[in-house]
Amino acid sequence: MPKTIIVSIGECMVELASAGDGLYRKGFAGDTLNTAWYLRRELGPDWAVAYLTALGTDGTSDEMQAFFADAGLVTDHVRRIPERMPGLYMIHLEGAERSFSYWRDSAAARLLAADPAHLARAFAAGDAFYFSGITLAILPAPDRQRLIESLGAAKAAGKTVAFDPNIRPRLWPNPAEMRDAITAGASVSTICLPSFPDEEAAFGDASPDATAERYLGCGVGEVVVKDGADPALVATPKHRERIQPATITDAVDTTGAGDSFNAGYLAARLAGVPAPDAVRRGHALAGEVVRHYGALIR
Ligand SMILES: O=C(O)C(=O)C[C@H](O)[C@H](O)CO
Repeated sequence: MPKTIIVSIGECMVELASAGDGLYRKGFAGDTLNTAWYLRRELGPDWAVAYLTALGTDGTSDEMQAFFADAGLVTDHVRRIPERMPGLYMIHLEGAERSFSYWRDSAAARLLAADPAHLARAFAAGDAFYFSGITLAILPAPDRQRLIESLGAAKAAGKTVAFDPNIRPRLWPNPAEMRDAITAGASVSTICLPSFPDEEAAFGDASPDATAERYLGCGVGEVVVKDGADPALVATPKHRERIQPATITDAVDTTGAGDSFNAGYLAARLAGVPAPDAVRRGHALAGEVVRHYGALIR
Protein backbone atom coordinates (compact mmCIF):
# COMPACT_ATOMS: atom_id res chain seq x y z
CA MET A 1 0.00 0.00 0.00
CA PRO A 2 1.45 3.45 -0.82
CA LYS A 3 2.45 5.38 2.28
CA THR A 4 1.16 8.79 3.24
CA ILE A 5 4.07 11.25 3.23
CA ILE A 6 4.78 14.11 5.61
CA VAL A 7 7.56 16.42 4.43
CA SER A 8 9.47 18.42 7.04
CA ILE A 9 11.29 21.43 5.61
CA GLY A 10 14.33 23.19 7.06
CA GLU A 11 17.93 23.07 8.18
CA CYS A 12 19.91 20.42 10.00
CA MET A 13 23.26 21.47 11.50
CA VAL A 14 26.20 19.81 13.12
CA GLU A 15 25.36 20.00 16.84
CA LEU A 16 27.93 20.32 19.63
CA ALA A 17 26.20 19.28 22.88
CA SER A 18 27.78 19.13 26.32
CA ALA A 19 29.32 15.79 27.26
CA GLY A 20 30.55 17.07 30.67
CA ASP A 21 34.07 18.14 31.77
CA GLY A 22 34.28 20.75 29.00
CA LEU A 23 33.87 18.05 26.33
CA TYR A 24 31.38 18.32 23.48
CA ARG A 25 29.66 15.52 21.60
CA LYS A 26 29.04 15.94 17.88
CA GLY A 27 25.52 15.23 16.68
CA PHE A 28 23.20 16.37 13.89
CA ALA A 29 20.14 18.47 14.74
CA GLY A 30 17.98 21.42 13.78
CA ASP A 31 14.42 22.20 14.75
CA THR A 32 12.60 20.73 11.71
CA LEU A 33 14.98 17.75 11.54
CA ASN A 34 14.34 17.08 15.24
CA THR A 35 10.59 17.04 14.62
CA ALA A 36 11.03 14.78 11.57
CA TRP A 37 13.25 12.42 13.59
CA TYR A 38 10.70 12.12 16.41
CA LEU A 39 7.83 11.90 13.92
CA ARG A 40 9.52 8.85 12.38
CA ARG A 41 9.65 7.32 15.88
CA GLU A 42 6.04 8.20 16.70
CA LEU A 43 4.18 7.58 13.42
CA GLY A 44 3.02 4.15 12.28
CA PRO A 45 4.47 2.28 9.26
CA ASP A 46 1.74 3.63 6.97
CA TRP A 47 3.49 7.03 7.12
CA ALA A 48 6.75 8.04 5.44
CA VAL A 49 8.64 11.05 6.81
CA ALA A 50 10.71 12.99 4.27
CA TYR A 51 13.18 15.79 4.99
CA LEU A 52 13.42 18.65 2.49
CA THR A 53 16.72 20.49 2.85
CA ALA A 54 19.98 21.25 1.06
CA LEU A 55 23.45 19.91 1.88
CA GLY A 56 26.89 20.23 0.34
CA THR A 57 28.90 17.51 -1.34
CA ASP A 58 31.56 17.33 1.43
CA GLY A 59 32.12 14.47 3.85
CA THR A 60 30.07 16.03 6.65
CA SER A 61 27.12 16.42 4.28
CA ASP A 62 27.50 12.74 3.27
CA GLU A 63 27.50 11.76 6.94
CA MET A 64 24.45 13.90 7.62
CA GLN A 65 22.49 12.42 4.74
CA ALA A 66 23.43 8.91 5.90
CA PHE A 67 22.21 9.89 9.39
CA PHE A 68 18.83 10.91 7.92
CA ALA A 69 18.56 7.61 6.04
CA ASP A 70 19.59 5.54 9.10
CA ALA A 71 16.84 7.29 11.07
CA GLY A 72 14.33 6.03 8.48
CA LEU A 73 13.77 9.41 6.83
CA VAL A 74 13.15 9.67 3.08
CA THR A 75 16.08 11.58 1.53
CA ASP A 76 14.69 12.07 -2.01
CA HIS A 77 14.22 15.79 -1.38
CA VAL A 78 17.73 16.60 -0.14
CA ARG A 79 19.44 18.93 -2.64
CA ARG A 80 23.24 18.53 -2.87
CA ILE A 81 25.11 21.73 -3.71
CA PRO A 82 28.85 21.71 -4.48
CA GLU A 83 30.91 24.36 -2.61
CA ARG A 84 28.45 24.60 0.28
CA MET A 85 28.52 22.84 3.66
CA PRO A 86 26.13 22.32 6.60
CA GLY A 87 26.01 24.93 9.38
CA LEU A 88 27.03 24.24 12.98
CA TYR A 89 25.70 25.20 16.40
CA MET A 90 26.86 24.81 19.97
CA ILE A 91 24.56 24.42 22.98
CA HIS A 92 25.32 26.46 26.12
CA LEU A 93 23.58 25.40 29.32
CA GLU A 94 22.69 27.37 32.42
CA GLY A 95 21.14 24.66 34.52
CA ALA A 96 18.91 22.90 31.99
CA GLU A 97 18.11 26.15 30.13
CA ARG A 98 19.80 26.26 26.73
CA SER A 99 21.09 28.97 24.46
CA PHE A 100 22.92 28.57 21.15
CA SER A 101 25.92 29.90 19.22
CA TYR A 102 25.52 29.49 15.45
CA TRP A 103 27.90 29.21 12.50
CA ARG A 104 25.38 28.94 9.70
CA ASP A 105 25.44 32.09 7.54
CA SER A 106 26.57 30.34 4.36
CA ALA A 107 25.06 26.92 5.02
CA ALA A 108 23.78 24.90 2.06
CA ALA A 109 20.33 24.80 3.67
CA ARG A 110 19.87 28.47 2.79
CA LEU A 111 19.35 27.24 -0.80
CA LEU A 112 16.71 24.64 0.04
CA ALA A 113 13.99 26.54 -1.83
CA ALA A 114 16.15 28.09 -4.56
CA ASP A 115 15.36 25.50 -7.25
CA PRO A 116 11.68 25.70 -8.24
CA ALA A 117 11.72 22.22 -9.83
CA HIS A 118 13.16 20.63 -6.66
CA LEU A 119 10.52 22.35 -4.53
CA ALA A 120 7.71 21.38 -6.92
CA ARG A 121 8.74 17.69 -6.78
CA ALA A 122 8.62 17.67 -2.98
CA PHE A 123 5.25 19.41 -2.87
CA ALA A 124 3.81 17.02 -5.45
CA ALA A 125 4.99 14.05 -3.34
CA GLY A 126 3.83 15.30 0.09
CA ASP A 127 0.45 14.74 1.73
CA ALA A 128 1.29 16.88 4.79
CA PHE A 129 3.99 19.46 5.52
CA TYR A 130 5.86 20.82 8.52
CA PHE A 131 8.04 23.95 8.68
CA SER A 132 9.13 26.60 11.15
CA GLY A 133 10.04 30.24 11.59
CA ILE A 134 13.68 29.13 11.42
CA THR A 135 13.01 27.64 7.96
CA LEU A 136 11.65 31.04 6.87
CA ALA A 137 14.46 32.99 8.57
CA ILE A 138 17.31 31.26 6.73
CA LEU A 139 15.86 31.81 3.22
CA PRO A 140 16.51 34.74 0.88
CA ALA A 141 13.25 36.74 0.54
CA PRO A 142 12.31 35.48 -3.00
CA ASP A 143 12.85 31.84 -1.96
CA ARG A 144 10.84 32.41 1.24
CA GLN A 145 8.02 33.75 -0.93
CA ARG A 146 8.23 30.72 -3.25
CA LEU A 147 8.05 28.36 -0.26
CA ILE A 148 5.11 30.23 1.26
CA GLU A 149 3.24 30.05 -2.05
CA SER A 150 3.85 26.29 -2.27
CA LEU A 151 2.59 25.83 1.30
CA GLY A 152 -0.44 28.00 0.53
CA ALA A 153 -1.27 25.81 -2.47
CA ALA A 154 -0.95 22.68 -0.27
CA LYS A 155 -3.32 24.21 2.29
CA ALA A 156 -5.77 25.19 -0.48
CA ALA A 157 -5.66 21.58 -1.70
CA GLY A 158 -6.82 20.42 1.75
CA LYS A 159 -3.43 19.11 2.97
CA THR A 160 -2.24 19.47 6.58
CA VAL A 161 0.36 22.23 6.93
CA ALA A 162 1.87 22.51 10.42
CA PHE A 163 3.99 25.47 11.49
CA ASP A 164 6.05 26.26 14.57
CA PRO A 165 6.96 29.99 14.53
CA ASN A 166 10.08 29.05 16.60
CA ILE A 167 11.08 32.70 16.76
CA ARG A 168 14.85 33.38 16.72
CA PRO A 169 15.24 37.18 16.50
CA ARG A 170 18.99 36.81 15.84
CA LEU A 171 18.28 35.12 12.51
CA TRP A 172 16.25 38.06 11.18
CA PRO A 173 17.49 41.40 9.80
CA ASN A 174 14.86 43.32 11.82
CA PRO A 175 11.77 42.66 13.99
CA ALA A 176 9.26 43.98 11.41
CA GLU A 177 10.44 41.58 8.68
CA MET A 178 10.42 38.77 11.24
CA ARG A 179 6.84 39.46 12.33
CA ASP A 180 5.63 39.81 8.72
CA ALA A 181 7.23 36.50 7.68
CA ILE A 182 5.92 34.63 10.74
CA THR A 183 2.43 35.98 10.07
CA ALA A 184 2.69 34.94 6.40
CA GLY A 185 3.82 31.46 7.52
CA ALA A 186 0.84 31.14 9.86
CA SER A 187 -1.55 32.25 7.12
CA VAL A 188 -0.62 29.25 4.95
CA SER A 189 -0.87 26.79 7.87
CA THR A 190 -3.66 24.60 9.18
CA ILE A 191 -1.97 23.90 12.56
CA CYS A 192 0.18 26.41 14.44
CA LEU A 193 2.40 25.41 17.39
CA PRO A 194 3.87 28.59 18.95
CA SER A 195 5.70 28.96 22.31
CA PHE A 196 4.27 31.70 24.49
CA PRO A 197 7.54 33.28 25.76
CA ASP A 198 8.73 33.78 22.14
CA GLU A 199 5.40 35.24 21.06
CA GLU A 200 5.20 37.56 24.06
CA ALA A 201 8.67 38.91 23.24
CA ALA A 202 8.14 39.23 19.46
CA PHE A 203 4.48 40.30 19.23
CA GLY A 204 3.81 41.71 22.72
CA ASP A 205 1.02 39.19 23.40
CA ALA A 206 -0.39 39.66 26.91
CA SER A 207 -1.38 36.01 27.39
CA PRO A 208 -1.43 32.61 25.61
CA ASP A 209 -5.06 33.40 24.72
CA ALA A 210 -3.89 36.51 22.89
CA THR A 211 -1.35 34.40 20.95
CA ALA A 212 -4.03 31.86 20.03
CA GLU A 213 -6.42 34.65 18.99
CA ARG A 214 -3.82 36.25 16.74
CA TYR A 215 -3.03 32.99 14.92
CA LEU A 216 -6.68 31.95 14.63
CA GLY A 217 -7.17 35.39 13.07
CA CYS A 218 -4.63 34.39 10.36
CA GLY A 219 -6.95 31.55 9.30
CA VAL A 220 -5.21 28.72 11.21
CA GLY A 221 -7.81 26.13 12.28
CA GLU A 222 -5.94 24.73 15.28
CA VAL A 223 -3.43 26.46 17.56
CA VAL A 224 -1.49 24.94 20.45
CA VAL A 225 0.34 27.53 22.54
CA LYS A 226 3.17 25.80 24.43
CA ASP A 227 4.40 27.41 27.61
CA GLY A 228 7.25 25.33 29.08
CA ALA A 229 6.24 23.91 32.47
CA ASP A 230 2.97 25.89 32.41
CA PRO A 231 -0.20 24.54 30.78
CA ALA A 232 -0.42 24.39 26.99
CA LEU A 233 -3.48 26.05 25.47
CA VAL A 234 -5.33 24.22 22.68
CA ALA A 235 -7.51 26.60 20.70
CA THR A 236 -9.84 26.28 17.72
CA PRO A 237 -12.41 28.88 16.69
CA LYS A 238 -14.96 27.00 18.86
CA HIS A 239 -13.01 25.51 21.76
CA ARG A 240 -10.28 26.34 24.32
CA GLU A 241 -8.64 23.93 26.73
CA ARG A 242 -5.55 24.08 28.95
CA ILE A 243 -3.43 20.99 29.54
CA GLN A 244 -0.90 20.90 32.38
CA PRO A 245 2.35 18.99 31.70
CA ALA A 246 3.74 16.60 34.33
CA THR A 247 6.37 18.16 36.63
CA ILE A 248 9.90 17.23 35.57
CA THR A 249 12.53 17.50 38.30
CA ASP A 250 15.50 15.92 36.50
CA ALA A 251 15.73 17.95 33.26
CA VAL A 252 19.33 18.43 32.04
CA ASP A 253 18.93 20.17 28.65
CA THR A 254 15.76 21.73 27.20
CA THR A 255 17.12 21.65 23.60
CA GLY A 256 14.51 20.04 21.34
CA ALA A 257 11.66 20.18 23.87
CA GLY A 258 9.36 22.17 21.58
CA ASP A 259 10.36 20.18 18.48
CA SER A 260 9.63 16.83 20.14
CA PHE A 261 6.37 18.17 21.57
CA ASN A 262 5.37 19.05 18.00
CA ALA A 263 6.21 15.54 16.79
CA GLY A 264 4.21 13.87 19.57
CA TYR A 265 1.30 16.20 18.96
CA LEU A 266 1.31 15.89 15.15
CA ALA A 267 1.76 12.12 15.11
CA ALA A 268 -1.26 11.80 17.36
CA ARG A 269 -3.36 14.26 15.35
CA LEU A 270 -2.45 12.57 12.05
CA ALA A 271 -3.64 9.30 13.61
CA GLY A 272 -6.98 10.92 14.50
CA VAL A 273 -6.37 11.43 18.25
CA PRO A 274 -8.34 14.43 19.67
CA ALA A 275 -6.25 17.57 20.25
CA PRO A 276 -6.20 17.52 24.10
CA ASP A 277 -4.90 13.92 24.14
CA ALA A 278 -2.43 14.81 21.40
CA VAL A 279 -1.09 17.57 23.69
CA ARG A 280 -0.58 14.95 26.42
CA ARG A 281 1.46 12.84 23.95
CA GLY A 282 3.51 15.91 23.06
CA HIS A 283 4.17 16.72 26.71
CA ALA A 284 5.15 13.12 27.47
CA LEU A 285 7.69 13.03 24.63
CA ALA A 286 9.16 16.47 25.45
CA GLY A 287 9.41 15.36 29.10
CA GLU A 288 11.60 12.47 27.98
CA VAL A 289 13.76 14.61 25.68
CA VAL A 290 14.74 17.20 28.33
CA ARG A 291 16.25 14.43 30.42
CA HIS A 292 18.94 13.98 27.72
CA TYR A 293 21.72 16.20 26.41
CA GLY A 294 21.22 17.48 22.85
CA ALA A 295 18.09 17.59 20.72
CA LEU A 296 17.81 13.88 19.87
CA ILE A 297 17.66 10.91 22.25
CA ARG A 298 20.27 8.48 20.94
O1 LIG B 1 18.11 27.05 16.78
C1 LIG B 1 18.13 26.39 15.74
O2 LIG B 1 18.13 26.89 14.62
C2 LIG B 1 18.15 24.93 15.80
O3 LIG B 1 17.55 24.33 14.95
C3 LIG B 1 18.91 24.27 16.91
C4 LIG B 1 18.13 23.37 17.81
O4 LIG B 1 18.22 22.01 17.42
C5 LIG B 1 16.68 23.74 17.92
O5 LIG B 1 16.57 25.13 18.04
C6 LIG B 1 16.07 23.12 19.12
O6 LIG B 1 14.72 23.54 19.14
